[in-house]
Parts: sequence; C-alpha cells; structure tokens
Amino acid sequence: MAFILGSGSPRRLDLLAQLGLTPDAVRPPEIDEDPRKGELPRPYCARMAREKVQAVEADPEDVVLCADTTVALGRRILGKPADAAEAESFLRMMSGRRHRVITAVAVRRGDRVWERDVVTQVRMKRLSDAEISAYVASEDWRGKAGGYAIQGPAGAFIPWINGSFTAVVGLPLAETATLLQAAGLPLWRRVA
Ligand SMILES: Cc1cn([C@H]2C[C@H](O)[C@@H](COP(=O)(O)OP(=O)(O)OP(=O)(O)O)O2)c(=O)[nH]c1=O
Repeated sequence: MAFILGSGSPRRLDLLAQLGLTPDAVRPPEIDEDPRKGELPRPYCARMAREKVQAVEADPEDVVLCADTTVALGRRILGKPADAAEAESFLRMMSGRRHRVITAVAVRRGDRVWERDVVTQVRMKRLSDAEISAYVASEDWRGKAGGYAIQGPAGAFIPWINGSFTAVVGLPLAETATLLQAAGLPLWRRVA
C-alpha cells in the first residue's frame, strides 16, 4: 500500500508532515476547475475534491488524498486570482466583511471514497489602500483561493475566525486524520 498525495500544494505537504506523514508519491491531478453555471460554493468545492481524487492514478490498494479550498463571499466563488488586478478586487470585496473558506477533503482506496468538508467563517478587517497595495505587491496572493493566505502577511488582516485554521490553510488536520484512518492508513504509530 502506498500513500499518494494528489496535490501540487506545498501547504498540503507541510500540513501532512504535521501528522507525521510523508507521501510515497505526489501526483497533482489535472481537472477542469471552472464552476458550473449557478453552482454554489460548498457543492462546487466538494465536487472539486471528488473529481481530483478520481483523476489520480493509483493501484487498488493505494490510499489517495486530495483536497480543494474555495473562498465564498455569499453565493459567489472567489477562485485563484488571475492577476494583480483581480487579487486587488477580491481584497476590496472582502475588506471589512466576513467570508467563508470551505475545504473539502476526499480520500480514495480502490473504488471506495471517504469525504468531508469543513466550513470556516473568516472576518477580514477593513483594509486601507496602503495595506491592499503592499499586499498585492508582495505576490503572496498568487496560487491562493480568494487571493490571500492566512499563514502569510495577510494573517495581519484576519482578527477572527470561527472554524478550523488548518482548513483555511488547505487541509483540516482533524478531519483528514479521521478519513485516512477510515481508509486503513496507519496513523499514530509509536516510534519504538
Ligand atoms: C484561503 C487560503 C488559501 N490557501 C491556498 C490553499 C490551496 O493551495 C489554494 C487553493 O487552491 P486549491 O485548488 O484548493 O489547491 P491547489 O491548486 O493549490 O493544489 P491542488 O489542486 O493540486 O491540490 O489556496 C492558503 O494557502 N491560505 C489561505 O488562507
């Protein structure tokens, strides 16, 4: 049995290391991440994780883990900004408001799939023009859903969350550990 991480996200690799896990292979899946017309953020996020886990090649005994993190402002999905202008517009939309960060996790072994999603409410303080332009110039928003990363300088913009910090970063550790154990991956092995 091999443990395969189906993700190109360095954050997910780091978070797994927190559980003492090093994947035997890393195979980022290639899927179409465009939301369907009228698709709501939570079902979209769950569908992404499910499609990712189905797209990763693995032997029937292997355990495959994939996840998707989606930022939702009301019914709107804020994906990864295409450029600095879009990153700035996302920050202006979230400034002084609450949004939700949804992370869906899917684990597959053969034909069986175990899945969970975790919704975290996040409040962003009201941002000044200077804060927005400095953050956009930092490039830290690149490759991040919603155009910010709570674990980086944008942590200074987040006075309050209700939910799971690790889920906002990309992988809810408590739920991930439970899913991996359900799929038969040994965790919490004692070092002799
Ligand atoms: C909101 C937020 C997102 N993110 C990141 C986590 C994810 O890497 C990314 C959301 O994009 P995802 O599509 O979930 O993941 P990915 O494209 O980086 O990697 P893969 O599909 O191969 O697994 O945003 C943070 O690092 N910090 C945050 O605070």
